[in-house]
Amino acid sequence: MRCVTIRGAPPAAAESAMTETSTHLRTFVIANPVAGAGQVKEDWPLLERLLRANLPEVDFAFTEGPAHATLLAREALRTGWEMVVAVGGDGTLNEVVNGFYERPEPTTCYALDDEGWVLRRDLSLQPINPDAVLGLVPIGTGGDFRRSVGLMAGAAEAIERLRGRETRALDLGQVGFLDARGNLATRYFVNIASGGISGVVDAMANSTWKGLGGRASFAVATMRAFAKWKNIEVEVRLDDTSELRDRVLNLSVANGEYFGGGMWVAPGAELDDGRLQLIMMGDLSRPQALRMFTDIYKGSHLGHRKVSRHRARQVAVRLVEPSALALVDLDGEQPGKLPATFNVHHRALQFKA
Ligand SMILES: Nc1ncnc2c1ncn2[C@@H]1O[C@H](COP(=O)(O)OP(=O)(O)OP(=O)(O)O)[C@@H](O)[C@H]1O
Repeated sequence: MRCVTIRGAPPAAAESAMTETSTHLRTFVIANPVAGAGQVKEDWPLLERLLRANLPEVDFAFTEGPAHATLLAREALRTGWEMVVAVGGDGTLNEVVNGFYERPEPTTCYALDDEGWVLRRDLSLQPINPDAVLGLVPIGTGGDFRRSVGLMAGAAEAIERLRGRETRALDLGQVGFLDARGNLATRYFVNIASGGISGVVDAMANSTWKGLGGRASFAVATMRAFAKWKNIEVEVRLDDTSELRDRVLNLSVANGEYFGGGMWVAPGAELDDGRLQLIMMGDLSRPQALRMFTDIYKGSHLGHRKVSRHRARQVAVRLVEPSALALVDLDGEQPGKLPATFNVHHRALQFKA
């Protein structure tokens, strides 16, 4: 497998070969060979055949490591490709989505104040091509985003959908947070961002072999994370209008409904309502948290008195003890830590549904 140098998209005149009713978009596919514990690489000959059969103007590149998909997506859109398709899991999708925009400057978007709040400044989006369309062929271990968009039937069906007419406008999340060195950072997300034990779970799941499959890999990682986790005290501001203070196991800021390999953490979260759902899992003891672990798969954790749900366009989270460490998790990746502020760009992303 090799990385393809991105050539510009074929000129639009090439479309004259197609029927007038065709909605075909010139498509660039970015595949992560290691996603799904190597399944993308294994299945590539079949995937390539299906992609070529369904998409007359298509080219490919394989990622060579973390963050490469973002660079590939940016380059593809700059050179005229109209649709960019991620082949992989939620991490690959997140990286591709980040490549739909010019790299945001963290200190233009957010500022950190003396009390440890990340304040919103200028969040104007700079899309590389405002008409560009995002596609997904979900082959990941966890594969949580595909559950929210109903792409459960497998790669062949997902590829067929790429040639359809329908696109769906999805909300895009953005978060300002601190990177590992304590500097302000910002990144976009499409599914779920969270802070607390989930960051530890993901760090553990990603650092070990995922060949057990999504649910089992995340379950094992969750058990390991519990062994070293201590709940953190946080203050939360919702839309700058209400403030909450609690000791928490985890906070999830959800655009989609699922995370952690099928946990239904945010039932009813909508991908296009312009709001984020905040699920606060309060000061649960370890036995309570372990019992709740099975409830989350059914969505019944919301009935627990220490779990609360809120909706807002902006969710700001500050650590009461600044020395506490709570990793931030974005679409299954851990780019940094709390404090953080989460925002939503209403229907900013065109997704081939
Ligand atoms: N060529 C590569 N070699 C190693 N890692 C890569 C490569 N390309 C991308 N990555 C990294 O692989 C990681 C996992 O990708 P992804 O999340 O898509 O798959 P997954 O973990 O199997 O699925 P899911 O997130 O749905 O559980 C990402 O963090 C990405 O940065």
